Amino acid sequence: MTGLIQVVGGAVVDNLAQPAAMLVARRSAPEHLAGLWEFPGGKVEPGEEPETALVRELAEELGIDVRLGSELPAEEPQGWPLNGRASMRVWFAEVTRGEAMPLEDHDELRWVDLRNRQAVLGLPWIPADYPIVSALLDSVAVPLQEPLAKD
Ligand SMILES: Nc1nc2c([nH]c(=O)n2[C@H]2C[C@H](O)[C@@H](COP(=O)(O)OP(=O)(O)OP(=O)(O)O)O2)c(=O)[nH]1
Repeated sequence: MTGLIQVVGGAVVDNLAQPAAMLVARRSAPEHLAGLWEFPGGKVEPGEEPETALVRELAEELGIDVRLGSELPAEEPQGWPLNGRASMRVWFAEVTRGEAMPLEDHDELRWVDLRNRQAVLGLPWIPADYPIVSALLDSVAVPLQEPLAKD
């Protein structure tokens, strides 16, 4: 048996202080993941720090430089379980240079409105991502709450 595969993902948001929109990416490969939405990112290389790996992956895949914010807390230090062999840690990130383009591994990018929970969860995500997306939406929900409509 080999060890755990450490994956890192970026929750790239419009504004770290008050996220209202997040950039999501649709995979173009491998075949069993093609067409599914994910957090852009990838595997940490041997000897690499996870945060360094995430900055590298976002530059390679999307052509952007980012500033990382906080990590989306997971129950395990290795992050969110993806399958029996891999876990993913997810950090919020904000673009500091460039405009995201689907340069590698993706055929579409989309900014989704974080206030529209149903639309975000309604995308066909990689199945393991649903609990992560759900926790992320919970974590940004409070400051985004609209004032209750008076009737
Ligand atoms: N990037 C990313 N990978 C995810 C997510 N959810 C999920 O199950 N995965 C899985 C898919 C892959 O099996 C694995 C990440 O592999 P990857 O193909 O993105 O990694 P990489 O860019 O380093 O690619 P490679 O060098 O192995 O070709 O984690 C997610 O939200 N983002």
